Amino acid sequence: KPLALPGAHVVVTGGSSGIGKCIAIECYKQGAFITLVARNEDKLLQAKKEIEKHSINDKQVVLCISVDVSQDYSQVENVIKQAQEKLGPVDMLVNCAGMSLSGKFEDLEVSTFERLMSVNYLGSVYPSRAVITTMKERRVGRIVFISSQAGQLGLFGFTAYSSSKFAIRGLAEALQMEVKPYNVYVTVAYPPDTDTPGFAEENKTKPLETRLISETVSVCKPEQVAKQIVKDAIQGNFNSSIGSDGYMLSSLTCGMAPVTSITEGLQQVVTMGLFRTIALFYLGSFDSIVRRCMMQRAKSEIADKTA
Ligand SMILES: NC(=O)C1=CN([C@@H]2O[C@H](COP(=O)(O)OP(=O)(O)OC[C@H]3O[C@@H](n4cnc5c(N)ncnc54)[C@H](OP(=O)(O)O)[C@@H]3O)[C@@H](O)[C@H]2O)C=CC1
Ligand SMILES: CCCCCCCCCCCCCCCC(=O)[C@@H](N)CO
Repeated sequence: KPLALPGAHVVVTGGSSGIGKCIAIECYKQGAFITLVARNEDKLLQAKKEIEKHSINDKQVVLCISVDVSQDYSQVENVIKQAQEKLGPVDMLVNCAGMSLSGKFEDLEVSTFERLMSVNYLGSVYPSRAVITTMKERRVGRIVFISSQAGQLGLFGFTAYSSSKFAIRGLAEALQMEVKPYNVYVTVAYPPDTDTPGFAEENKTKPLETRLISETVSVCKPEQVAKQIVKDAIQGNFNSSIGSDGYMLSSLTCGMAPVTSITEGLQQVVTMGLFRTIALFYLGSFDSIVRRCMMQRAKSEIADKTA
C-alpha cells in the first residue's frame, strides 16, 4: 500500500542542496512535514525559505537541523529524537547527504577513501539506524538511499566513490529482507549525472577519462530525479532509476535484489541477455576512451620534453 504523504514526517539528509532539496520540495508539495539535515546553517535556512514557497496548507512545517551525519552516531540519534519530538515519528527517511571525489587510484589520498566511506556509507547507516526501531514498531516506514549509476558499475576515476555507493546497495538489500515483514520498505536510487552544486564542484577535479565516459549518459535535472525517487519511495519500489540507460543498468545489475512486482522480475529475465550484449559494447568503448587518453598524454609528454 503506498505511503500517504499528506501530514507525513519526511526527514531529508542533504536536504539543503541539489537532489535532496528537490526531494524535500516534492514531498512538501504533496503535503508532508519536512526535517532538513545538513551541516551549513545558512544553506539550511535558504533552502527552508525556498521550500516554504510551495506549501499547500498553513499547518505545514519545515524544520532545520545542523549536524554532520558522518561523525558521531549519538549526535545523529539525538537530532532525530529532537525532530520526532517536534514533528512526530519519521514516516520516511531520505539519505541524500553525500559527496563525490574523483581521481586515479594512485593520485587519491587514502584519507579520501575514508572520507567518502564515512559520508556516503556511514552517513546513511547512522540516520537509518536512528529511525528503524520506531518504524518497525509502528509498522510504517520508508527508507531511501541515494546510490548512483556509479554504484552499479565501477568507472575510471571512481575507485573511492563507486565503492562507497556499492556499499549502500549491500546495506539496503540486507535491511530490506529484515524489515519487509514490518511493512517498512527500502528504496535505492541510482541517479545519473545531475545538474547540482555538488556536480559542479565534482567537475572541477574530474579526470578527462571519467568525464568522457560519464558523457555516455546525459545530465539530468534534479527536479526530474527527485520526482522519480519520491514516486518510487511512496510505492515501496526497491529500485529507483531514470532514463533508458538507467533502466538497462538496473535490469542488468539486479543480481539478488528483491523485486516489487512479477512484471519487474519477468522483464529482468527476458532482457538480461540483450542488455548484457549492449553492455559489452559500452565496456569496449570505455576501454578505448581510456587507451586514447593514455596515448594522448604520452604524446604531449614527448612534445613537452622536445620543446
Ligand atoms: N549530482 C549528481 O550527479 C549525482 C549525485 N548523486 C548523489 O546524490 C546525493 C546528493 O548529491 P547532490 O545533490 O549533487 O549534492 P550537493 O553537493 O548539491 O548537496 C549535498 C547535500 O548534502 C549535505 N551534506 C554533505 N555532506 C554532509 C555531511 N557530512 N553531513 C550532513 N550533510 C552533508 C550538504 O550540505 P552541507 O554541505 O551544508 O552539509 C548538501 O545539503 C549524493 O549522495 C550524491 O553522491 C548520485 C548520482 C549523481
Ligand atoms: C545496458 C548497459 C547500459 C550501460 C550504460 C552505461 C552508462 C555508464 C555511465 C555512468 C555514469 C556515472 C554517473 C555517476 C554520477 C555520479 O554519481 C556523480 N555525478 C556524483 O556526483
